[in-house]
Amino acid sequence: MSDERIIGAGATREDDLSEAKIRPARLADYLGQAPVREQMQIYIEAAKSRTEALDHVLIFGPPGLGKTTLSHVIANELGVNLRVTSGPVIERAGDLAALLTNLQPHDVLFIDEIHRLSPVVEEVLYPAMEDFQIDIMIGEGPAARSIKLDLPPFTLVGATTRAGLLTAPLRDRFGIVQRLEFYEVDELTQIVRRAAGILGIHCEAEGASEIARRARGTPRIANRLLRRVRDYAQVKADGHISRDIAQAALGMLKVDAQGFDELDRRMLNVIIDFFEGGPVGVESLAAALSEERGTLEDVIEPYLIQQGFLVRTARGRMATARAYRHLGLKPKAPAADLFDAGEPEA
Ligand SMILES: Nc1ncnc2c1ncn2[C@@H]1O[C@H](COP(=O)(O)OP(=O)(O)OP(=O)(O)O)[C@@H](O)[C@H]1O
Ligand SMILES: [Mg+2]
Repeated sequence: MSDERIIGAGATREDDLSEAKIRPARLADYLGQAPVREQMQIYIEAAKSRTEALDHVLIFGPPGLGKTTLSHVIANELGVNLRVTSGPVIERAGDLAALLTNLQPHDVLFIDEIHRLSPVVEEVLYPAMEDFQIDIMIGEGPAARSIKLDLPPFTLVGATTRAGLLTAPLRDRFGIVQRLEFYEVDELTQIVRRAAGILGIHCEAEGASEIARRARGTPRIANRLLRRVRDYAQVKADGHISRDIAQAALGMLKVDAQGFDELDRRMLNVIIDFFEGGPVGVESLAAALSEERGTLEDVIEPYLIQQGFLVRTARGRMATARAYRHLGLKPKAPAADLFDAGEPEA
């Protein structure tokens, strides 16, 4: 399924192992995302000069765009410890209390997949974020009483793939909200060249941009394609990544010039063949593709939409004229190109 895709945006075990080396640690190495970088630089500098904890930060964006990386960068730039956890891991209120009471002043607590916190745990988080206090229960039964504990001032960094999944009270408690966007090809080219440098891979500028073009705007995918192209270059050539080598390797991986793989092409084909170009509801589409609705919404569709191959209308998904052309088909008469603003992002 989607995790096995060479261009899947989710992290594989191999990604995790090799990313430890290439994951940027400082803002200066966090390439692209210019508005995010500029703002964070100011907020971090201001917090440091006031010797205060940085305001809580919510980072959202599709998988592999650099949410976890940014949380590391923030802690490094602040010069504080980073504690890492994730929504589903914190099962009980006590787990969160233990994490919070062990923080040093100004530390960063990173909660990944923060939309998956249980409601009880979320309740504990509100006063912690707002007043640096938690209420904990001591004892049981009629003798139970709650006591207030002061916490050191800290920064909560929360990450989620979709901001719409967060409850409003939680979202409102973040003073800084950053949305990560898909990267431009020249930004990804820089990212590939930087990673190649760290990994000791000889990669020409044109080879790097060929990889970047097919990486779906996503650094994690760019780095993964780089590793596969390196394998190819090592076996089929002298290890040197030129444009020709990159193209040949990516062709072998069945990643096309748009960065689409079989699954993307299948999705577009299904919309066009089975549903006459749409509109088709997401459930019917998921069923026809034997994929889960969530996979479709979070993994496959965002990039197709961002690239203008698919539109989301009130009545469902539609293939655009661009999608027809990409598959070598003749676009359907006008309706297919009608751009509908679509539903606001969930
Ligand atoms: N701005 C960037 N500059 C350079 N490399 C980056 C940048 N952002 C991400 N990367 C690279 O991409 C990899 C994946 O990023 P990261 O793990 O931060 O994504 P994520 O948004 O947390 O994904 P997920 O939603 O799956 O948790 C990192 O290990 C890093 O090597
Ligand atoms: Mg992450």
